[in-house]
Amino acid sequence: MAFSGAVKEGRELRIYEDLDDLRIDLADYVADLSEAAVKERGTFSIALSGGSLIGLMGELCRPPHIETIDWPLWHVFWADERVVPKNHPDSNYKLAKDHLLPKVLVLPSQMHSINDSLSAKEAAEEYEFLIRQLVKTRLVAVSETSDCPKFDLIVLGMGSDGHVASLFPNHSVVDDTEDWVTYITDSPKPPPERITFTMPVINAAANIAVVAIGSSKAEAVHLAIDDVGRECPSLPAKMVKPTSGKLTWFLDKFAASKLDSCANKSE
Ligand SMILES: O=C(O)[C@H](O)[C@@H](O)[C@H](O)[C@H](O)COP(=O)(O)O
Repeated sequence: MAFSGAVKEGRELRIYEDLDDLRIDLADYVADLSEAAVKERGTFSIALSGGSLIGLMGELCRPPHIETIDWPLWHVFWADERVVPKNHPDSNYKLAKDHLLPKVLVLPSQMHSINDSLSAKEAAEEYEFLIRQLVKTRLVAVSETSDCPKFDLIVLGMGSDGHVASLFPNHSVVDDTEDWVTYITDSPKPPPERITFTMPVINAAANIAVVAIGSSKAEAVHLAIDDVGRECPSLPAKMVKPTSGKLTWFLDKFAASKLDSCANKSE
C-alpha cells in the first residue's frame, strides 16, 4: 500500500501501488463489516453497483472469506440498476450474479434485485416499497437522524465524470431529497433507463466504500476529495458524505495521481 490514512470528516483514503493489494484489502474490509453487522444485528445489508468493482470484489470468493463469511445472513441490494432484463449483459444484477454471488452462499431470496418487467418509474417505486418493508422489520436498519434506510455497506464505483450509482453530474435527480429510490430515462452513459438510490439514502449508510481505479478517474477523484470547493459543489462523488457513517475511498495509484495529498506525499 502506498499510504493510507484518515484524512478528514470521517473519510479515509486507501491508496494502493498494487491492484492485488487493493483487492485483498477491499475483501478484508467487506468481511470485517459483515462480521460486525452479523454480531450486532444478525444480518448484513450490502448494496452494490456495477462496473469494475464487482471484479475487484472477487477476492471474497476465495479462502478465507468464502468459508468464513456468514453468506446466508447477507441481504444484497443494488444502489443502482439498469432497467433491462435480468439476463441482459447490461444488468448490474447479472454482473454480480455471474461474477460474485454464484460462488458464495447468498440465498436467491436475499438478492433483492429490481422487477425488470416494469418501466423505470414503476421499478424505482417498487424497489423503494420493498426497502420500506425491510426497514419496517428492521432487516435493514434505519438512520437515527432521518427516516432513511441505513445499509450496513454501500459499495460504489465512480465514473470519470464523477458520477456515483446512477447520479450523474448536473442531472436533477442528484438533488432529490424526497425519494429513497428514483429513476432516470436519459442516462449520459448507456443504457439510458436506470433506477438509483438517492443521495440521502447513500449518505445514511453506516459505511460507504467508493472504489476507483485507473488514470481516467484521477481528475474526478481530485475534484471529489481535494478542497477545490466552488469548482464543482454538485459533483455527485463529492456529495458522498455520510451523515453519521464512515466513508472509505479505495484508489489505485493512477486514480489517486492528481490528489493534493498524494503530490505532497511524494515530495
Ligand atoms: O450502472 C453503472 O453505470 C455503474 O454502476 C457505474 O456507476 C459504475 O460503477 C461506474 O461507472 C464506474 O465503473 P468502472 O469502475 O467500470 O469504471
